[in-house]
Amino acid sequence: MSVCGAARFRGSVARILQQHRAVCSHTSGSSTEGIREKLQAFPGGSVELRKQRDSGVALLTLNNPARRNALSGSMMLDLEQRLCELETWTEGRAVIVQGAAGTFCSGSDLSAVRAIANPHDGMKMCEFMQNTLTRLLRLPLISVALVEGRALGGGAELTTACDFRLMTSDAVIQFVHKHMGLVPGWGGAARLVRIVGSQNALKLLSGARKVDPDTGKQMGLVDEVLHCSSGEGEALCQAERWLGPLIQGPAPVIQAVKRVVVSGRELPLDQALQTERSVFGTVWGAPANLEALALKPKHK
Ligand SMILES: CC[C@H](C(=O)O)C(=O)SCCNC(=O)CCNC(=O)[C@H](O)C(C)(C)COP(=O)(O)OP(=O)(O)OC[C@H]1O[C@@H](n2cnc3c(N)ncnc32)[C@H](O)[C@@H]1OP(=O)(O)O
Repeated sequence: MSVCGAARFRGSVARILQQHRAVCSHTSGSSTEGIREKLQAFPGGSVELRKQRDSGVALLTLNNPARRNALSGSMMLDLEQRLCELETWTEGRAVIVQGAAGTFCSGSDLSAVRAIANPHDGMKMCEFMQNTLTRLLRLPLISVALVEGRALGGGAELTTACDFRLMTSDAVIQFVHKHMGLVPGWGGAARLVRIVGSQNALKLLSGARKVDPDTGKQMGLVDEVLHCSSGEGEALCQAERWLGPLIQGPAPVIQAVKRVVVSGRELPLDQALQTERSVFGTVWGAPANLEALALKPKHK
C-alpha cells in the first residue's frame, strides 16, 4: 500500500472507532447508572466469553444452568461487559451466542423480576437491556444465536438481537410475554417485526406461540435447522460449520461487510450511503484489496 493509502486507511479506521466509542458511551450513559446497583443485587450465573483467535469466532455463553440460563442481574451486567470486549476485537469475525448445558435461556431470572416488579425499576431494567442488546445487534461481527432447548421471554428477545438464528430440531423459541401480562421490552418486538413482518410478529406475540424450527424457518425467524444425532458440542460444531463460508477472508473485510449492513438496516438512505462510503474507504486500497488485485481474479 502507498504511504498515502496507508494514512487514509488509518484515518478511516480511527474515524469508525471514534463513531463506535460515541455509541458505546451513549449506551452506557448515566441514565442507567441507578439500575446497575440494583442489578448487582441479584447475583447468580455468569456470561462467559471465549475468543478463538485462530478462527476469529467468539463463543458467548450464558451460564446459569440450574435456572435454565435465566439472566440474573449480575449476568445482565456481565453481558454488557462482554459486548464491550467484542466491540474492540479487531481480529474477530463472528460471535456465537449460546446457553450452557443444552438449553438457550429461560428469560429474566424470575426472582429478580419479582423483586423489581414496579414500573420505575422495570423501565430502567428495560432501558439497560435495550441498550445492551442494541450493542449486540450493532457489533461489527456476524452474530449467530445457537438455540438448543428453550429460548423463552427475554431469551427469545435475545435471539432477535443476532444476525442469524440456528435451532436444533427439538428447540423452541417462545415469546411468553403475554402469559406474564407483559410485552417485550428489550427491543424484541421492534426487531421481530423487522425479521418476520408485522403479521407474523403479531401472531407470535399475541398467541405467545411456541415456534418450532420448521415454523420458524417458514416465517424467516430461523435460518437453519441443525439435526444433531448425539453428543455434547455437536450443535456448536454444526453452527461453526454453517458459519464457515460467511467468515472466510480477512477480518477487516468481514467487519466492513457487517458495518454496511448495519447502516443499511438502521439508517435513512442518505446517511446509510454516507456510512457506506466511509466504510468503503477503509477497505479500498487496503492489504486484502491489493492482494486480490495482484492475483488477477476470475470469479467463475
Ligand atoms: C416475559 C419477559 C420477561 C422479561 O424480563 O422481559 C421474562 O423473561 S420473565 C421470564 C420468563 N420465563 C419464564 O417464565 C420461564 C419459566 N420456567 C419454565 O417455563 C420452565 O422452568 C422451563 C421450560 C424453562 C424449564 O423447564 P424444565 O422442566 O426443564 O425445568 P424446571 O422447570 O424444573 O426448571 C429448573 C429450575 O430452573 C428454574 N427456572 C427456570 N426458568 C427460570 C427463570 N426464568 N427464572 C428463575 N428460575 C428459573 C426453575 O424454577 C427450576 O428451579 P428449581 O429451584 O429447581 O425449582
